[in-house]
Amino acid sequence: MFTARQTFTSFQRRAFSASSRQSSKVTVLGASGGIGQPLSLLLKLNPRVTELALYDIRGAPGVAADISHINTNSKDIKVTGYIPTTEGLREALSGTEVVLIPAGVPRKPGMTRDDLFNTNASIVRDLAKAAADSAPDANILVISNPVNSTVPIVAEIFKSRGVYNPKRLFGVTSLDVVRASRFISEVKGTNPANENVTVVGGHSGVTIVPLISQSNHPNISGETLDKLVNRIQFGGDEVVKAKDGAGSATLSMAMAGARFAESLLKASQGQKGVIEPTFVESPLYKEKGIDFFASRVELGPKGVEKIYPIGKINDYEQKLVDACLIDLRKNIEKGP
Ligand SMILES: NC(=O)C1=CN([C@@H]2O[C@H](COP(=O)(O)OP(=O)(O)OC[C@H]3O[C@@H](n4cnc5c(N)ncnc54)[C@H](O)[C@@H]3O)[C@@H](O)[C@H]2O)C=CC1
Ligand SMILES: O=C([O-])CC(=O)C(=O)O
Repeated sequence: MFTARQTFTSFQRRAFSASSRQSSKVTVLGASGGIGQPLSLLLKLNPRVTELALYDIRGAPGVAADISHINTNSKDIKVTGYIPTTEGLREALSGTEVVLIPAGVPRKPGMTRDDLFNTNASIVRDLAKAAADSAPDANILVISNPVNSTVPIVAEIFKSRGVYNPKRLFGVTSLDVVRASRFISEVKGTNPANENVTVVGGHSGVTIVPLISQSNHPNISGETLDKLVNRIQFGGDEVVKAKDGAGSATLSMAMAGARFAESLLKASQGQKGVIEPTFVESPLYKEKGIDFFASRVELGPKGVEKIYPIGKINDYEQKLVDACLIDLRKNIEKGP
């Protein structure tokens, strides 16, 4: 058993060796928010991150000052909070490898993610313009909802500026995968660390399609299956209801976002076989006019390396996919 001190020391050793290998600037847009703060904290703990640029319309320098006192990777890492000016945003983005965007308003009880469109679409659009100008080659990770629409918005902005690279644009759907593994482990009484459930489609309600037949427990059926699938699809609502007007998932989302960023950095630093489900421009349902779809994606130094097909699914899951595609098409078309 490690003591806290021993664990920390080995963590710092890893930090040093990772940072001596590669320098990776990561930028968080919306860094002072419910997701932004814990996400920035987790990124500061990540030895692969050697520069952390925090931007928000309020409070980013304070968050940066606070986080910068954490003595991880302290030899090399720079943490900077930028004030909300054009110049501040440009500097936050300049030379960055990964841009995480959790800027925008969260849901309140009774709202759908789509109800956030009017406010968040313009926030994401403006930030995407800045990213296209100052970080055209970065990996862009969109967290702001509705993800099914905000990702196509970013794509259009990058296209309009002639810098769109579909391999570098990701809607972050990792929280659905995190929830699926947690919820299935609760049903089966297992360790969630050993449960890996593929979730495909999009990121809202019925567009979230967990493929339980491909999990360790393909025989879950009947009411147990219905309840499990429903809980994964509407896990976000569970948190919105419990927070009772104070927002939506922030801490679990920070963990899921940090995990995705870590996967991208691992892949960009040469690790092979890094696979994450994520919402990307995808060939899987293009013939049905659906340009973006989440499925398992292998990541590499150039971003998307390989998009896996959804694989063998049963009739129950085919019905879920059919329902998903109807809503997903509308969400994507609404975007740009
Ligand atoms: N993809 C996913 O799985 C999830 C997505 N979300 C979404 O993430 C978004 C953020 O959620 P929270 O952090 O809880 O909200 P929050 O309100 O706590 O934080 C949002 C932050 O964005 C900042 N902001 C607003 N406009 C900005 C701009 N133009 N530039 C830079 N920063 C700006 C705000 O000042 C605030 O600090 C919401 O849209 C929410 O629905 C939430 C959970 C999961
Ligand atoms: O439910 C929400 O509005 C936030 C979100 O996307 C999630 O928790 O999955």
